[in-house]
Amino acid sequence: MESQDSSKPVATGYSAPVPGIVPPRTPSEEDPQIAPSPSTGGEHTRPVGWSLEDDDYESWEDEESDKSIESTADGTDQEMLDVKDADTDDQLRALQHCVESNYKEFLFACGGTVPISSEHQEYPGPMSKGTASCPESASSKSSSPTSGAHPLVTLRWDPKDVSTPASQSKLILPIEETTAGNLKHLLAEMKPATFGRGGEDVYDESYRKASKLEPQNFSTNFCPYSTGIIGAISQLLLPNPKFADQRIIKAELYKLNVYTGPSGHFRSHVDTPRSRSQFGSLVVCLPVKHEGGALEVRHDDEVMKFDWGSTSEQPELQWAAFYSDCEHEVFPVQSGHRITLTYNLYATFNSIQRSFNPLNNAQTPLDREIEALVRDPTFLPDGGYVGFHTTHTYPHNDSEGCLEDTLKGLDMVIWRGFQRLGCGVCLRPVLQPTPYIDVELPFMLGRTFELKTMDGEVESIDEWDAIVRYDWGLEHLSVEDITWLNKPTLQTKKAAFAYTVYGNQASSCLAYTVCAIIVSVPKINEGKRANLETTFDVDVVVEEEDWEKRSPWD
Ligand SMILES: O=C(O)CCC(=O)C(=O)O
Ligand SMILES: [Fe+2]
Repeated sequence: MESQDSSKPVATGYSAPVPGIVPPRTPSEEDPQIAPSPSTGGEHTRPVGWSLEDDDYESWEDEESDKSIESTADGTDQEMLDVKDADTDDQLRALQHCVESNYKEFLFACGGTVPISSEHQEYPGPMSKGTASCPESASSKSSSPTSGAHPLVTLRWDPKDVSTPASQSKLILPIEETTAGNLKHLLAEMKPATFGRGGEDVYDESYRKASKLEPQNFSTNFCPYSTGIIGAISQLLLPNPKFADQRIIKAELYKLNVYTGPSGHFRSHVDTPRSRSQFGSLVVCLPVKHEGGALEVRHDDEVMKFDWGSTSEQPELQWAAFYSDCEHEVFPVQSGHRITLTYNLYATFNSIQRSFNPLNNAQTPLDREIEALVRDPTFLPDGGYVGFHTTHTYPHNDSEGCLEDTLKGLDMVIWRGFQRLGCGVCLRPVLQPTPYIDVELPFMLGRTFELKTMDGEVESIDEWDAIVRYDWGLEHLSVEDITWLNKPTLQTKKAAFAYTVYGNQASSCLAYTVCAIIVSVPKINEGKRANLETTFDVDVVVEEEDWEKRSPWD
């Protein structure tokens, strides 16, 4: 199918707006291409490009609904991409190459250390005053600046036997003589750590051998905000584009875990999303001697390893954070106790104060390539669709799709790169054929993110056909109507209904799905891309309560 066939959908320019499309704002005087959002407090404006709503396709819906799986089931998706490559111009090829060369440029995990001082003292944090609130450790009382080291770490827990003296339900780390004997009390209070397998919480030591305490049963003076860890993660894993609402991280304490030698471990899994806004996980290793137990995090064919077993002279807290859809595992602990605090990381917004990112991160080579392509009048002169297969999967539930505010790494750069130029952007699920069907099928684009087949395995083509056509709903656009910037690299274990096969918790209502970013490129009008000035719409004000809906804790 040719993308410029008149019966196919094309993105219309602003001169011929389609229903539901928000008109552009006038360009700012400072920068005619990139208009900043207003800085009025109390209200949030959303950056909007054009949205790809059903209305966009009404005229050809009938034709599409006749489309059967068989009509595209010839395994030519690969070929189609190659043919497109041959047809497209240099500018497109340059962007495709740039996208490819950027795959490895983006972090999917990061980590570091925080030194521990040998004294009990107040911790002023990495800056002279705490920059983020944290009830226990970021005290506002004045304290003399230290070298930036964390004070001795205290850990207290609820004993089952309420008559246990408080002095026996406490550890001071690195382990001090006064509390050393309490380690065995802690271990006695721990419960077996389960994990999610096929929708159920199970305890199976061959997959995970560890113990846990729930956050309501312990407390600590360690705070990931005041140590600067959350700030570092924010810069590395959740960077903000200029002029967008600034994403910030909410870290939620999840568990205290102990992996004990000689065999404590956790095999390969992804972290079960607790909310659509969860993007990452943080593990903090407390200063307790152990050997082995390295954490390995993988994304595509890249691997990052965090080995906290080797003992350093200087006591320290060691941490790692990663996108929680990345597979990871804890290798066996050989000896000692590997004691960790784990946190779920959510993307949320700074509701108290609007802040602007001073970084102009639209200056990367990739941004420039995107801009060159969109400005090229020979590229999709009548408008059309550009697609990008995301490099990560995203959580959704059975009624709401993935949140673009949680886009990771390269995915966010592509989204923002087109959106800031006035193109419409949307996230669509990519329906990958189930591995249980013996026939090779191409992938397809879905419209919604339903979880109808969470508990089943799709074994026949008829079943698959019924699910994607009637339950899920195929996107009106076919993959062949789209000029793709990359080929899909992500595979899910269970068709497109990528629920967590091995997770750290069972979940029946949230799943990760492979997505595609679909970009609607406006047509060329009088030599210029129509509506190119559109960047942020100032008329659409999203009320505070709409943001609340997105928060991870409702
Ligand atoms: O302890 C670690 O390094 C990772 C633990 C983990 O993957 C989990 O709790 O889900
Ligand atoms: Fe995990």
